[in-house]
Amino acid sequence: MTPKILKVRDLTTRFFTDAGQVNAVSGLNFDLGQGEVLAVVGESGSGKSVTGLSLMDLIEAPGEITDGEIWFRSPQLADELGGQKEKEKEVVDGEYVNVRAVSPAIRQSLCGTEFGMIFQDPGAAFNPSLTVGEQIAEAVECNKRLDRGDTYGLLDLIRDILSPKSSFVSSESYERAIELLDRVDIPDPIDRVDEYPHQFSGGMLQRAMVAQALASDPTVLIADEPTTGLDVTIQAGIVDLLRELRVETGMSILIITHNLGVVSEIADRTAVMYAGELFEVGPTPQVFERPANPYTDGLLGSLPDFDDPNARIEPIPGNVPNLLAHEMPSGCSFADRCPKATEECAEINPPLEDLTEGDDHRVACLHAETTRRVAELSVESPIRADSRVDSGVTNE
Ligand SMILES: Nc1ncnc2c1ncn2[C@@H]1O[C@H](COP(=O)(O)OP(=O)(O)OP(=O)(O)O)[C@@H](O)[C@H]1O
Ligand code: NI
Repeated sequence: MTPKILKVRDLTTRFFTDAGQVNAVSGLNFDLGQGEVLAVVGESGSGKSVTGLSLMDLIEAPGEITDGEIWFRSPQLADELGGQKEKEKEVVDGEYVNVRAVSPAIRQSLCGTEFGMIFQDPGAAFNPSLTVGEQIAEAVECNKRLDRGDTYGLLDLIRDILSPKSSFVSSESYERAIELLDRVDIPDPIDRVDEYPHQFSGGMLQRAMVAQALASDPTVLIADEPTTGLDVTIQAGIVDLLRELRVETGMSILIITHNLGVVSEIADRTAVMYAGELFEVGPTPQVFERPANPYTDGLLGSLPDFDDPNARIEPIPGNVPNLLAHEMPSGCSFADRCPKATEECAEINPPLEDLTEGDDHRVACLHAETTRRVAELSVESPIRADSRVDSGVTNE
C-alpha cells in the first residue's frame, strides 16, 4: 500500500457568527496517500471548501479550527522537531509532523511550500491590476523566502507600498513564471506572461492558477472545483493537466468537485461529505458501484451522469440541514431525508467504520454492514450474520 502523505484526525472547524456557531466541519478523519487523487464530493454547503481551507491553514475569523490533528509526512522535519521531548507526542509521530501543533512560523512555511491550492474562482484569485506573470513570480518569490525561513516584515510592506512593481520579484522568479506558464500549456508564455488577468480566457486563467499553485512545487495540491464554470472540452484539458502533473511530480491531489465524470476519471478514492461530516470514503469504483451510505446512493442518482446524459436525475428530497450548532439534529444529520432511517438514526450519530476488512472503504451509517456490526451480529446469531455478510458484499 502507498504510504500516507496526510493523516487527518478529528478535524473540526467552526464559524462563530452573529447568528450562532456554524459547525462547518465536524470531526473529519481521512488519509491521503502519496501520489493519490482523493475526490471530495457532497451537496453545496457540506463543508468541502472549508475542509480544503482548513488544511491550507487559511481559515480566517470568525472561523477557527477548534480541534483535530493534521499529520503530514516529513521525515526530515520530524527528525528536526523530534528532540523537543515534552511536546514530542503531539507534534511528532514517527515520520509525521502534526501541522496543527508546530509553531506558527513552521506551519506557515509548511502550508506555504508543501501545500498548493487552486481556488474555485480564478477571476477572484488574481489581482486585476497586476500581470499574470508578476503574480506567479511573486508566488515563486514568496516560496523561496518561506523555504529560507524569511518572513514578510514591515520593511517589505513599506517597500511594496512605495513601489508596487518592486525588486521583490527577481529576474529568476520571472523566468520561472514563464516556465510554469509553459508547463501548464499556455501558448506563447513569453508574451503572455506580461498580460493582465482580463486578457486571459477562463480556461487559461484556471491554468495560470495551476501554475501559481505549482510555484512551490507542492507535495499536496488542493483543487477546489477546478473545472466549474468551464466548458466541457476545457474541463477535460484541466483534468488531463492535473493527471499529467500527478504522474510527473508524484504529488497528491485533493480535488473538490460536483462533477462525477471528473471524479470517475481522476480520483483513486472518493470521500462523501454531508453537513460537515464524512459519510463515506473508499476506492472510487467501490463507492460508485456499491455505495454503502444511503446519502451516497442519493447523491450519485442526483447528479448528471456524464457517460449517460439521458439517465434520469432524481434529486434527494429535502434540503441540507442548517449547520448552526443549536439547530443541528443530535443523531445522523441525514436522518430526516434518508429512505432507510429508523428511530435510532434520529438519536445516534454513527461513527465512520470499516465496511470491509482491509480495502479502506469506510462508512458512517447505522444500517451499513460494517465489519463491527457484522461481528456483533455473528455473536448474537451466527446464521443470520452469515447471510448478512453475503448481502454486505454485494450490497444490493
Ligand atoms: N466565512 C464564513 N462565515 C460563516 N460561515 C461560513 C463561512 N465560510 C463557510 N461557512 C459555512 O460553512 C459551511 C460549509 O461551507 P463550504 O463552503 O465548505 O461548503 P461547500 O461544501 O464547499 O459548498 P459548495 O459546494 O457550495 O462550494 C456552510 O454552511 C457555510 O455557510
Ligand atoms: Ni465549496
